[in-house]
Amino acid sequence: MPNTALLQVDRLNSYYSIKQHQSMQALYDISFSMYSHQNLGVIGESGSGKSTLVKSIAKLMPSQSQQILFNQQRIDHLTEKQFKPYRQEMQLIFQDPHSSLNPYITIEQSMMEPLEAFPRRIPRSQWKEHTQILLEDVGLSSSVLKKLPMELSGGMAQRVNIARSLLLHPQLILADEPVSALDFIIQMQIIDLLQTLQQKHGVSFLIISHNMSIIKQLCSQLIILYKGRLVEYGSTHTLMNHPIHPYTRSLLVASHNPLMADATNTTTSETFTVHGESFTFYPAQRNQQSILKQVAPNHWVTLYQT
Ligand SMILES: Nc1ncnc2c1ncn2[C@@H]1O[C@H](COP(=O)(O)OP(=O)(O)OP(=O)(O)O)[C@@H](O)[C@H]1O
Repeated sequence: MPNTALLQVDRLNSYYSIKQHQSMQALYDISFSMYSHQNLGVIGESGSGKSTLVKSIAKLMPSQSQQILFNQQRIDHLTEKQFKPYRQEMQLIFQDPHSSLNPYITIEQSMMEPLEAFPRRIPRSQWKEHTQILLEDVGLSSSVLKKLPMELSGGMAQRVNIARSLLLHPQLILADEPVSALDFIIQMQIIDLLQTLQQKHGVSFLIISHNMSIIKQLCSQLIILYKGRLVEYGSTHTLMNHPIHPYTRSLLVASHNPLMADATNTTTSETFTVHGESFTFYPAQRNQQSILKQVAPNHWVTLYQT
């Protein structure tokens, strides 16, 4: 594994204001690193904090952390203005392909928006050619440029979003359920496309998904979130084949057998052993004190001391 992280998140805590003077904590002490040319998957049930994680990293919501480093530069304490240069390096793709595109402007106008926001990133004389090459890369002809988003299928609109996310040569793309709104066949095509684009453009993806097989295909590293906590993190292969945390194990059971989807809704505590030491997982408690412990070279697990 390379030594310097593309993204390093240390003890990230995120909150939503729910009423005046009242907030709800959505993420607790999340720590992880991801490296260039590597994809990181984030998996967890609904409400576990996956989207909050992406929004917090991209500074779309306020959060607190010990530090967040992007290419070894601290980005957590930056103002919106100071953070602007990093927005070109860190692009977002969302679940609903059409909601990311302004319905009233053509695809060409949508594609120009990022270039106009960062006009010095790509020489203006190359904008047209650059856009056309990227559309080709995602399997679209330049005839889509004159269309409105409503004239495109979900798969085509998501291809436009992917091309758009690559316009500024970002290093990191944060993709929040990028294929879950699409039909199965289109999902497979988009996943293949992401793989090809990663190789061609050298970009890294942080991908949120409910789907283990998508993560398995695309991501070498994996984070498992549960109720706002990172419960297990490390190599996808290790987590899928030798999970330690009871929640990871129940998630894997549920992913292999849809009839066992309730397996992740456990409310009883469970004791498990790491290197001969006994720990208990309390599924019902959000505020349980815990530590993230490294159990192998590329494997961390959140432990609750019994
Ligand atoms: N705008 C908001 N205001 C208040 N609470 C919120 C808001 N958005 C999310 N939450 C809460 O924060 C927690 C984490 O939500 P988040 O959307 O990050 O989960 P998720 O894992 O992405 O879920 P899903 O898979 O359903 O998208 C949940 O308890 C959710 O109810």
